[in-house]
Order: sequence, then structure tokens, then C-alpha cells
Amino acid sequence: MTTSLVKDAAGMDKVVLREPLGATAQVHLYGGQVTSWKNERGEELLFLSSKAIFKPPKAIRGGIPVCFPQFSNLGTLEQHGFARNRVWAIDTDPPPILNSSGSGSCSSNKNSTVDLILKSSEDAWPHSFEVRMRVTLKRGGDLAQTIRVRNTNTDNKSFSFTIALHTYFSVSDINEVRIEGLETLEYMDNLQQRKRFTEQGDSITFDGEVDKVYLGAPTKIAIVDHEKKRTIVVKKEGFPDAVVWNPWDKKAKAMSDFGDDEYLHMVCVEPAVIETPITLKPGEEWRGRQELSAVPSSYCSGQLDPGKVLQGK
Ligand SMILES: O=P(O)(O)OC[C@H]1O[C@H](O)[C@H](O)[C@@H](O)[C@@H]1O
Repeated sequence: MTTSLVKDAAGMDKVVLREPLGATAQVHLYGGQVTSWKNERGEELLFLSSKAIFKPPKAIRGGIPVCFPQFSNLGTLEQHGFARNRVWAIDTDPPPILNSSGSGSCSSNKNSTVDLILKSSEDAWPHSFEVRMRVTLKRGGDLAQTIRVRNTNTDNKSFSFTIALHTYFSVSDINEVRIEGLETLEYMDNLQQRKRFTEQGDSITFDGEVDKVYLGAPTKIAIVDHEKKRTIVVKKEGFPDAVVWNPWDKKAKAMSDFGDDEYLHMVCVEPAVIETPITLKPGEEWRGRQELSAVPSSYCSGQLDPGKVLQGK
């Protein structure tokens, strides 16, 4: 298990995580952003645009940007907040992450881990805060991210925020992809002034632009890639909502840091807190977590059995 701090081609700092079977991940300090997650065969599981710009002030297009303290334009701050275009620091002495019984969960030495921190500075947001993120590449290749937000205001003021781990997954062909686990849920459609609808009973497939916020999403969501015969399972805690986004062709062309045809090879599934913002009093902390695993899809006459993936049967 190794963790090393290196420079990328553009001279930006990134941390490389490796586990003994060969899986790797990398995290840029700019944005505190995971920009790569590869399995033991060296296959990239996250999408990173070939046109991504590794230079402030724009966020890196792809990987896992952190949207904080505002998701989208739901407030007065810049789109998706400022955390994705600040330089985070390595947190050399993170407080233990307490589990529900109150005991500390230290990062096992079988895992490769980095702790990052973002503190308030000259932000447009008039609050003092600390955001801590632990990124762990587990033995076997699963990628876990725990994020903690603490109110460090000294003026007795609470603050509220929305947040998302804006995860871009790499897929073979969006036309062959299904998302399982969001059926029958209520969602806000960002393409229709956030009007509310209820998803149909079938799994989600794509034949055009999608930008939806699913409310009260379950703790497991599966991205089934038929062509690659691979399923990525997203396990989330503390994030009640989940965003699904694919810009499709027209919006892809309008984005300067995204290739015209790249929408075919990505989908965003984003654990998020959107509908009901988190409010913290001074001294209080919120915590959320996602864990990603890539598993071979199991087929039964060409059909994936969602029960197998989502209930781990
Ligand atoms: O272009 P960005 O600011 O990175 O946002 C990219 C996308 O992020 C989320 O998925 C939102 O739901 C979309 O509405 C938005 O277009």
C-alpha cells in the first residue's frame, strides 16, 4: 500500500494511491478531486474529459468534483460552490472518524489512504468551516470517500449548505447503460424548472439529456454497463439524494472543456444533499460517505438480476 505526492503534467499536485493487487487512484489537491480510479487490470473506471483543464479557476471536468457549499445554482454562490476550485491541503493529523458506537475507525493499514482538508479563506461565503475528506483505496480496489463538514464559526452563527460528490463514471456506450435502484422514486427535473415527477418502475436508460435529482434515494445504486459486462455499485451514507446527469449531444457541444462525443462514454451519479440543506451550529459536524465498487455483471438470459447487485445476494 503506497501513497505518494507527485506533480501531474501541468505541474499540479496530486496524490497517487496504490493497493497491492494493482488498483490505483489519484486525487488532485486542486478541488480535492479524485481524478482517476483504476482496477487491478489498469482499466479506468471514472470519466475524465480529454478536454479537461488542469488550471484554476475552472474545475477539472471529470473524476469526482466536490460541490460545496452549494449544489448547482441553488443559492447566491458560484455554480456548485467553491470547493471544486480551491486548493485543498493534506491533513496530516485528522481527528478520528467516529463510528456510530462512538469508537474511532482508523484507516486499516491494508488500505491506501489520503486525508485532505479545505478551510475557509476569502470565500464569498461569510462562514468559518473545515471540510475534511478521506479518500481510501481499499485492498481489492474499492474506492471510499468520507467527507466531514464542521462549523468553526466563532460568532455563534449556524450555517446551511448543500453538497454533492459529483461522480463521473466511465461507460462503454451510454445507450447500453442502465441505472438500477432509482425506480419509482420522486425526482426534481432540472430540465423542467425542478418540477417534481415520479420515476417509472423500469430501470433508467438513456436516449437524451438527463438531469434529475432523485429524492430519498436508497443506499445502493448500480450502474450496469452491458457492453463492458461490468456493474459499478455506489454505496452511500448521509446523502439522501442522488443526481443523475448526462448532457447529451447539444450541451456537450456547448461545453468548452468537454469533447463533442464524450457524452456517449460517461454518466454522472452523484450522492447529494439537495432537497433539505444541512444546518450546523458552531462546533457541529456533518458526515457523508460513498463507496464505489466495480463488479462483473451477472446475467441470466441477458438480464441482470438487480436483486443480486443491490441486495448483494
Ligand atoms: O458544468 P458544471 O457546472 O460542472 O455542471 C455540470 C452539471 O452538474 C450537475 O449534474 C447538475 O445537475 C447539472 O445541471 C450540471 O449541468
